[in-house]
Amino acid sequence: MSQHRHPGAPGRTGAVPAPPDLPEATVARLPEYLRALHQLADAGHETVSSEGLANAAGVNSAKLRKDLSHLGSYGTRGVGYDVGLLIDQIEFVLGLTQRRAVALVGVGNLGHALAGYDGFASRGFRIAALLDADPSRIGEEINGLVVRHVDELPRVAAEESISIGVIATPAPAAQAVADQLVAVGVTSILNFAPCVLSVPEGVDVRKVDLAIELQILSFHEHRKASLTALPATGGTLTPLPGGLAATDTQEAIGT
Ligand SMILES: NC(=O)c1ccc[n+]([C@@H]2O[C@H](COP(=O)([O-])OP(=O)(O)OC[C@H]3O[C@@H](n4cnc5c(N)ncnc54)[C@H](O)[C@@H]3O)[C@@H](O)[C@H]2O)c1
Repeated sequence: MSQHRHPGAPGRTGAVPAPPDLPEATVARLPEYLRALHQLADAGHETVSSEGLANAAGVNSAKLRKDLSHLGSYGTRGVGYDVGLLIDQIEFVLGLTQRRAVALVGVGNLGHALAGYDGFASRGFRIAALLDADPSRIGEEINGLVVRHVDELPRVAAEESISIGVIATPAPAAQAVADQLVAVGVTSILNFAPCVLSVPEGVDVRKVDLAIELQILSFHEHRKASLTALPATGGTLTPLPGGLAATDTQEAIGT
């Protein structure tokens, strides 16, 4: 079956229809496909097989075909997917056909690194405002943008049509900052502070916490170490905190 543009995908003219509703796991993989497709396009590839794209994106090819079928994209037997067309389709579904303006609140160590990162621009985002509460940071210029006081958020949001807020403040300040972002109409927030935010319905929050990723890797390291130490036959008792015990052939956590 031929690959075709999703019925909702934008043509060059006419009204822009709504993108399809997709499983959250598919949405999370689409940016990986897009990154891989851009690399293929940069390398001069016009088509790619599902196996080739799956390898480049680091996923299983059956999953990739299923994900892309949600977009109405099936590839052409013996040819594969049209790289340029698939880029258009995924960018449409992810809402990347317009460059979104981002306000970054909290311009400390992490905020500086984020503000100086060029990768956002190449992936469809424009850091449009840098805001902080510390008077000593106001007026500093980073990557051509001047840090403004967070009290200016209402004016900045209106001037720049901010659609996404990034919070890089200490955790105790994060809820108040989220409330300020919501009050000026921001409905998508990326939170780097290690805390849970409470937001009204209709506001999407995504949290990034590298410490959690490290803790998950730590769990796997712990498991690998205990499996390497496994005796040839039978299982030894491994003491768990709280006086529990598990054989090391069992799950140490979650059984
Ligand atoms: N998600 C991750 O993987 C990750 C990694 C590193 C740091 N962090 C978190 O990111 C946050 C920032 O870390 P950092 O090292 O940059 O801290 P930092 O202290 O260097 O910077 C925080 C900045 O927030 C500003 N700020 C404080 N209250 C504010 C408010 N109400 N409005 C606006 N600005 C305000 C401060 O003036 C400061 O400039 C912390 O919550 C930290 O735990 C997360």
